[in-house]
Amino acid sequence: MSNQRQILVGVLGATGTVGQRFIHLLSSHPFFTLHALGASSRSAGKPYGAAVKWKLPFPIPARAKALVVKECKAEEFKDCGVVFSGLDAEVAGDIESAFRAAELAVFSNSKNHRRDPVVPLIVPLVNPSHFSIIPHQRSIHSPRLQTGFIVTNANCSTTGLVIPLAALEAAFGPLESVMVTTMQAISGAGYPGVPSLDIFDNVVPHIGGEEEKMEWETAKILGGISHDGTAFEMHATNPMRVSAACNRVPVIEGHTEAVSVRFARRPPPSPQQIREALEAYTCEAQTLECPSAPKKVIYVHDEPDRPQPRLDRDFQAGAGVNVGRIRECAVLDIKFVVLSNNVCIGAATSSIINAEIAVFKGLI
Ligand SMILES: NC(=O)C1=CN([C@@H]2O[C@H](COP(=O)(O)OP(=O)(O)OC[C@H]3O[C@@H](n4cnc5c(N)ncnc54)[C@H](OP(=O)(O)O)[C@@H]3O)[C@@H](O)[C@H]2O)C=CC1
Ligand SMILES: N[C@@H](CC(=O)OP(=O)(O)O)C(=O)O
Repeated sequence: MSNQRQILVGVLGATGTVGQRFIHLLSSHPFFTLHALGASSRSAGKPYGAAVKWKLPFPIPARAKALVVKECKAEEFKDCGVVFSGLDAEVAGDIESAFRAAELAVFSNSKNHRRDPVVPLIVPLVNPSHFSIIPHQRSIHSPRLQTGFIVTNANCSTTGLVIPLAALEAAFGPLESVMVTTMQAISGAGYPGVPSLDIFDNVVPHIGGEEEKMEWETAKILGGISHDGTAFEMHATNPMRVSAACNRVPVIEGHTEAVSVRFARRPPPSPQQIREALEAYTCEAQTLECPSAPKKVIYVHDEPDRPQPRLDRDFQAGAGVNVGRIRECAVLDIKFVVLSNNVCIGAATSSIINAEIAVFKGLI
């Protein structure tokens, strides 16, 4: 890795919640060098330090502070080998398409392209094999130089869910049913997000579109890709049924999910076997020695009252997931709790690991 060439990177939506996390993480990256920042016309033309309402408990990195924020136009980012996007979904779709058409490699956090049949939806600790669709995507959308593409990462709640599900399927075969109830942090709604008078002393049992995203995205991520690398195959155990119930809770960062699963295989694995499989799970991002991959993908807690967002969301800089309370379920087979950092592995960290994988696979 020490021989890895430096790659200039841009961040779209650099002033937002996810954008700020990108700036922080990229400021100390071993081979991605912050080069260009983009946001709305409200911010464009100002030095980043003046445009951003910085909300992280670290200083604004010096390199970013002085960069002048640009409009999100591809020509402003033409020197970037990688462009990360934390754009508002209202505008992300068209801007990201324009960047790809300009032959740029885009790693997006937004929902807009996740269902596109030639765009991979990659949770880097789960399905980097889906990168093999990129030559096909390039043949359609980047025919001139074959350098442009879009890779998306998942909805933050989907990300926390699919990591343990992938570990369980790898060890015990297909899952038949998944029931998940989320307790999602306020930061998931961006800044300024949910009004304080709506969320203090309260739980809001609705997050628009979130349940549908969790149910659909899980099947794409845990599915496969055709042998010729031109189509995704949705997960199809009968098919696997996923039911999500999503709630906003007064936590600043870290999505907690109560998960119950039923396996196709009978008899199902025991809680102890589940614990061992989750602990043992490793992934390709680790084998490739991606610098932002967690040392441990899934940390299993044995204390009866963990994981908790305030205590566990920053473990491994928020790059892995925490699981606890593994036990039998009287309705399905097994139930457990998962906690993932929605802004890190749920967003910016996933994009960065995806880009590291793309570099190591020779796609950039
Ligand atoms: N927050 C989270 O935990 C997660 C968020 N996501 C997704 O990531 C994306 C960003 O989310 P988040 O950071 O929370 O959102 P924020 O609302 O905090 O930030 C949005 C960003 O988009 C920019 N923007 C808004 N309008 C325009 C425009 N017309 N042209 C160019 N830039 C514009 C804003 O710039 P300006 O400051 O100039 O207005 C800002 O930089 C969203 O698609 C979201 O769904 C995904 C997973 C988790
Ligand atoms: N909707 C998520 C965050 C998010 O932005 O999701 P998506 O990228 O799928 O729109 C939350 O509120 O916690």
